[in-house]
Amino acid sequence: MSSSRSLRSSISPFRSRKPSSSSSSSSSKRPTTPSSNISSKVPAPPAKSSLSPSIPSSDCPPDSSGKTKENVTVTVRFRPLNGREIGKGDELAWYADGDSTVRNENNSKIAYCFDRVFGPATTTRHVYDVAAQHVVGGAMEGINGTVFAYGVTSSGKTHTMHGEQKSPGIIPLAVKDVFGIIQETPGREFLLRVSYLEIYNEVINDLLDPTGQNLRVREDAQGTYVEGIKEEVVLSPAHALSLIASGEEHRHVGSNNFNLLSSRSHTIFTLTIESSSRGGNQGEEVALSQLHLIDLAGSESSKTETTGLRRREGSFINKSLLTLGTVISKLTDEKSTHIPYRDSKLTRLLQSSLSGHGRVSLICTVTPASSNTEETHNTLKFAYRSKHVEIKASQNKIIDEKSLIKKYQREISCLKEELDVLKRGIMENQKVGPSQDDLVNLKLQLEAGQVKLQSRLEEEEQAKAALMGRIQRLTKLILVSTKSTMQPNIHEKLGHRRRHSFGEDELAYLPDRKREYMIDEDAGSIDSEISADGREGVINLDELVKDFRRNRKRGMLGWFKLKVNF
Ligand SMILES: Nc1ncnc2c1ncn2[C@@H]1O[C@H](COP(=O)(O)OP(=O)(O)OP(=O)(O)O)[C@@H](O)[C@H]1O
Repeated sequence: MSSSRSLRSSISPFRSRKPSSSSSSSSSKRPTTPSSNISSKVPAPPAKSSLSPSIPSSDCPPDSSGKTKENVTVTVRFRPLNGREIGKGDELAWYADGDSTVRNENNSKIAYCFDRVFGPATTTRHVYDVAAQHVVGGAMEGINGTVFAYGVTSSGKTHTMHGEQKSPGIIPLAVKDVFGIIQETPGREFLLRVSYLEIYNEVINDLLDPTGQNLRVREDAQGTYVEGIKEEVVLSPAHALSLIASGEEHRHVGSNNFNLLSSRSHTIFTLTIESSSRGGNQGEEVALSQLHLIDLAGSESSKTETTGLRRREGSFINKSLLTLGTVISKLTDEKSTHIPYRDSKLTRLLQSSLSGHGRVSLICTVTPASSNTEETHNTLKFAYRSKHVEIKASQNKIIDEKSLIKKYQREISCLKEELDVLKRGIMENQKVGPSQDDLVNLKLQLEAGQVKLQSRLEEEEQAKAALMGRIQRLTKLILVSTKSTMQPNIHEKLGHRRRHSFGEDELAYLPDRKREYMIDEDAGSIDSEISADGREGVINLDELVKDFRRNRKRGMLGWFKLKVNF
């Protein structure tokens, strides 16, 4: 298929740094804000984020706000000029000036500083390491995390979040990393489940369950959630990626004037992670977090529209992105009293993340093309405002007496009692030695066909076996490292974690199939390492989580652990 996706990778006429002449000529001057034409449109940044149009970006002033609070991590990723842009004579309008500055080619005073700026030759793996790994690592420790890609249509959001087979995106890399962290954390056990949804024309659809259309957003003490969304327990990276692959088949995609495979909906892939210390007690704390990986649809101008349908989609996309921009602006304005989260499904679902609960990383994708100067400038302004949203990354723990785990503990202890009664019954039936009278009676009863002792024993043994089988199946859902538990904890290991390659079919759903490709030199797959013993039996996850779902959507690990602790 010929599409803009296949044109782009070989074309990269981009330079990552402006010639030294212009740089040195202005290095003595150091404006404190973007140039006047910008500062009139966007709030002037605080001095700590002042722009330095003429100095190397490594000199971007460090954040001096002290480390009591964090800010949203904001990065900008340039894509190369594509064939269409080159064909129509587009020039470079913006460029990465070093590691942290984006500068305008025609007016060097227009420049913005970010946590990091990635030039067009940067690999997605590198983007992941800088912009997403700390969010994923945090989520594995119980800190909620959100990574999202923002930018105009065809700027590279899907390329960044999903990627291609030869260059997997943030989502597959995060999924891989999560299983890598489990393997490197022998002292804990994990339970992972995923959901995948899209917001299309302001309607929420379940991408894992095509019957789940027009779902409603609800709110509870822990934040907003989507009622009735399907959640699947995942056992391996391949399993998680296969779910994404099937979800992608239901996502709304269409062509516009800029992108043959343009995303017409926002998608949110959520990984819910529960963990507790290995072999821990029933009353013990469970860490619970959600990692949201979001591929937004691109904002569109009238240049983009092709048909009435696309126009309608485009107006929903623009409206929700506008609301996102308004929410971000209000969050950074101390005088704001009302934040309009409810004005769009997107901001409603992101409410908890945007209001500062957990780590947030925003990756803004841009094209350097001169024909998109204004769009890129708008993205940069959005990115710049977002940088000032403050967040507080704290660990979630379920410790409350009223927590779901406690509730499940009570339920399970009832079940345990039932099993004890069953076991005692079996033992008594086996133990009781019949007396002479009993034997006579028994014989009579047997002859009369009234006593079915043997068959009762058999039934009880079967019931016990069924319970034990269920326990075994539940055990397999809990992921543990195959390593010895006498290992450093998660905090110590994250820095030097071994990386894993993707297996043969894992990335088959992504464009440009190249099955021989490995994301790095380490060719080992971790699938077989993670508690895969006896996985050959088919596990009916739906059935297993049914009674859990009947009660609540969180706290599943505690529930499973209790179930298997008979
Ligand atoms: N950093 C990059 N390096 C190489 N190619 C890229 C890069 N970013 C994007 N591309 C290519 O540009 C094209 C458009 O990218 P992509 O579909 O990711 O855009 P998008 O922002 O998701 O667009 P839309 O909002 O319309 O869905 C694709 O062919 C993609 O492969």
